[in-house]
Amino acid sequence: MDQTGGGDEPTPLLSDRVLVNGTVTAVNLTVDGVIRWTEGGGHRCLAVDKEVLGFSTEGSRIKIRAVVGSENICCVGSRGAPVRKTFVFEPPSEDLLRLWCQKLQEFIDSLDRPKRLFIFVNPFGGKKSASKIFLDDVKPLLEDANVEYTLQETKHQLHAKEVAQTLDLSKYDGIICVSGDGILVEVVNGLLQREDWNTAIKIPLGVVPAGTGNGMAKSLLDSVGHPCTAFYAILAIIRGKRCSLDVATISQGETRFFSVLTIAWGLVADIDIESEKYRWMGSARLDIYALQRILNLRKYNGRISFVPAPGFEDYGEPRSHDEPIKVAAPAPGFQGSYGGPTVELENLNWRKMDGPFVSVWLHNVTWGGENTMAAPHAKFSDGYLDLILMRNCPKLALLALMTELNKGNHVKSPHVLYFKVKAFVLEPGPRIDDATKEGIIDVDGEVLARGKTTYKSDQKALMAYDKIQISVDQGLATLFTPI
Ligand SMILES: Nc1ncnc2c1ncn2[C@@H]1O[C@H](COP(=O)(O)OP(=O)(O)OP(=O)(O)O)[C@@H](O)[C@H]1O
Repeated sequence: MDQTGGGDEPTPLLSDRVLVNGTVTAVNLTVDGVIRWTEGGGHRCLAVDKEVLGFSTEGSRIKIRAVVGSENICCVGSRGAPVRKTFVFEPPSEDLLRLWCQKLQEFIDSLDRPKRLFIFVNPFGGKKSASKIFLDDVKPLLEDANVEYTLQETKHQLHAKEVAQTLDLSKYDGIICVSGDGILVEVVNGLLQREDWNTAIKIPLGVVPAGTGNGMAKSLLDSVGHPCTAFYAILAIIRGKRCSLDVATISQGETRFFSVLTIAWGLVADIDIESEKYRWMGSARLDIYALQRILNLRKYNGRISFVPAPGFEDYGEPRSHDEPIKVAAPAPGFQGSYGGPTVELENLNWRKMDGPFVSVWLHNVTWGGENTMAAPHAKFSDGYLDLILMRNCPKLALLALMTELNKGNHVKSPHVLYFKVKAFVLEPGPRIDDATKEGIIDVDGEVLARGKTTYKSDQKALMAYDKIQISVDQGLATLFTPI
């Protein structure tokens, strides 16, 4: 074995003459985890952290399973859609085979990648394709990476929440949702309603887009310029990088709900929830119903109060000290589990705005769905929610704004206020044209509260159409991220 390094090249851990795809050539594994060799007259390399998923031995050969750019098969950073590829190396002796395996394994282990995952698949989410996505895109890569997993198909609404509440987390390095955002939100709520919520919520969570609303997967993948596909999502999970995620606690009396994406009241909530009656139209339902809602624009009375982030203190007007903000103690069911961030809300710099409002929209991450860049400046763990607020807007301008949603340009409109808040109180009122008609509060794509005469107002919701308080816990949860 040759151990010489040259010039500025990183120090080799191993350097041998190895049979690669049928030709004997010099192969190096350097301390930075790059395998380099020459093949067909060209220099080739494989970065273990970015490209190698796993390896196995077969007789005297090592099969390295990787994902590499399609145009320039084995160069780090090569362009083109990535493809799975196996590289076959045959060291000249059994001892060297063992040594190569040992060094490769040591490098992969140093990356702290997940080895055992718990995976939810929602067979009824989105276009009902999650099971196929799992089999076609997720399973092969997990096998390439030697990741063990336990699969759980969700059988009913809130099933994922129930499982997350009781799962033995010591057996897993992460929980993955092959679904839309709904299952992820259930998992977060389940974890935070455990007695050991403090450690449970730190388990890394991953999302593989397979629903109608894939806002979290899109936000993560778009942050590095990757398309929102199951392939890129599971690749990021296997590579095992983590980031923190803010969690918002929504409180009403003793009731709590934990949100990681979005809270909407007014136009956006009405479009999101009421358009369900046009589900048969497919994804066009949102655009068609949005048009209908804009042409018959509703405005709601109400009040919002908020604690602005630094730099946004001029928005709204001061809230007087004789209207203090108080948070009730969590319900007995929450005793021992998470009840929300421990901040003294009373002592913060509260400001307020009175309605009427067209739309009140809070966002934790950039994308609300694959085509909706709701909050272009949102950060996963800045400790704030982005508020996108519209009090009034001519209908034509609003129609034009809707076409800007996929680029995030709506926040530049003079009709939109866009700023960050640390805490928020919503006091929703009735429509200005008819005080007997109220609205919907939509949290992460589900109805949190329904007012009188709204769509499906006979169905029960978690909270009443009344005052709700929202506060943000910075970086409480953890996500697998491609960054
Ligand atoms: N077996 C099931 N039958 C019916 N509903 C289910 C089942 N499993 C999960 N659900 C519910 O499906 C909802 C949607 O889940 P998911 O996150 O996959 O997709 P989504 O994009 O949020 O929503 P959708 O695609 O339904 O519009 C969740 O609220 C979940 O409780």
